[in-house]
Amino acid sequence: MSDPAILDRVFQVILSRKGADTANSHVARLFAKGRAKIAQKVGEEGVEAALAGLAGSETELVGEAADLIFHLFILLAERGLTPADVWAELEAREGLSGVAEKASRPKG
Ligand SMILES: N=c1c2ncn([C@@H]3O[C@H](COP(=O)(O)OP(=O)(O)OP(=O)(O)O)[C@@H](O)[C@H]3O)c2ncn1[C@@H]1O[C@H](COP(=O)(O)O)[C@@H](O)[C@H]1O
Repeated sequence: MSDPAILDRVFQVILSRKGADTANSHVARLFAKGRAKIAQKVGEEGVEAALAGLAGSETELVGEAADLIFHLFILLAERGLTPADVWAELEAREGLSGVAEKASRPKG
């Protein structure tokens, strides 16, 4: 089984790339291009992951899922957030059925 601590390590590398030399760093280049470009990348990777899930191989889906998580982490970092903020949100939702949550939404 792979080590989930890779998520923390990748995020720490992402943080270290803020303001770093863009010559050899994909992450530093994205930070330099700004939020709109990073958000665009997350959208593209999301679509690619969806398409891989629909019709790609298992290997393609795993690769696209990694691309999506990686670029989503860069977007969180750009906004001053961390994966821990997302984990806390998931914990807050733990045990709450998605069906029950949807039914509890105000009717609009
Ligand atoms: N996990 C990744 C990772 N996943 C994907 N990618 C890169 O993301 C890029 C996505 O390619 P695309 O063609 O979609 O995007 P693009 O080349 O920027 O082209 P445009 O969308 O701008 O047109 C590729 O260059 C991939 O290599 C990653 N680059 C880095 N990491 C991790 O981040 C660390 C730091 O990377 P650097 O900042 O590059 O040192 C690395 O050590 C890795 O651990």
